Amino acid sequence: MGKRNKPPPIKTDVPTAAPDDGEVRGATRALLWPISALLHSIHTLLTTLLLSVIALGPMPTHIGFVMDGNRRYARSHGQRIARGHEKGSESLKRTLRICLRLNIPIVSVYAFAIDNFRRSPEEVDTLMRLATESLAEICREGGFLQQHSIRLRCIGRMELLKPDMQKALQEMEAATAGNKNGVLNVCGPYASRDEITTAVRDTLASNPSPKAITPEAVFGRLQSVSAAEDIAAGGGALDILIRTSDTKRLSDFMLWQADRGAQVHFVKTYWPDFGLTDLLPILLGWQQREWLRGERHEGWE
Ligand SMILES: CC(C)=CCC/C(C)=C/CC/C(C)=C/COP(=O)(O)OP(=O)(O)O
Repeated sequence: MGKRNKPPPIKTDVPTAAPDDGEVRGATRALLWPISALLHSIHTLLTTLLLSVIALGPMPTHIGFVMDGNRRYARSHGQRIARGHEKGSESLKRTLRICLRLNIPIVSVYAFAIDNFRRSPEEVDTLMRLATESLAEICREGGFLQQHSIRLRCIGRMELLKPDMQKALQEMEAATAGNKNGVLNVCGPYASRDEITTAVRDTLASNPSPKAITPEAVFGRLQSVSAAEDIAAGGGALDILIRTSDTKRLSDFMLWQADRGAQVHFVKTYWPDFGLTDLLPILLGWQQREWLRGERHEGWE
């Protein structure tokens, strides 16, 4: 029997070794990165366009936020409670930027209820620290309240805060006192019934006759209403009140201000996740109502 020749090796283009995970990841990234960057730019462009178009229509003068759900957000992500509040303060800055972009002149936020003093001392300290740090960041020279000429006002029982925090907040209020384009009311330690009771006392103190106690006189003395900016910009009543985290209560926040025609919205999103996607449909709905109102008025004239 003759010797069998070995078959020649088959030539193929298939690489002999499979690419490792790193190479696959690198190739995927090289392919997806430009697409992702393009989508990001398109998203930014569309958002800017959308905000500019919306800003052409009627805008609310005063929006209030009950920022609820920080702790549930933290629990649902397996994070510490403090992290939920940190994300909450980031969400506040994001939301304020949107309101500024839309030229909404007065924004009021429920930062700390008087009742919140019942929480653990550690949580109260975290909330106070975060509020002071976040507000200091936006009130400093070059911070966005200064850039956009927005005044900070602290509403509530300041005397219940630690002296160093009272001092820091007073300094921030003073630093922004000359700002004319709008107001950020940070409510805390706050309760609406407390604000109303104080306003009744102040009205009586200025005129002890029971006849002096009229709804107009007392409303005008509410701490969040009494500044000239509020009166010039619509009397301090809320146009829109938003509470996050699907809790359907007002929890003693601006009860009287909300009872003068405000649209009240309870949204499912936890406050740390709140953003444009939640705010836009609310603003568009408000604009629709304003357009309809305008039409009705035109019809009557
Ligand atoms: C002014 C400022 C910069 C504040 C920064 C921090 C911040 C957003 C405070 C809001 C405080 C608060 C009591 C939120 C409600 O969530 P929750 O703690 O009641 O959570 P839960 O509803 O899930 O229990």
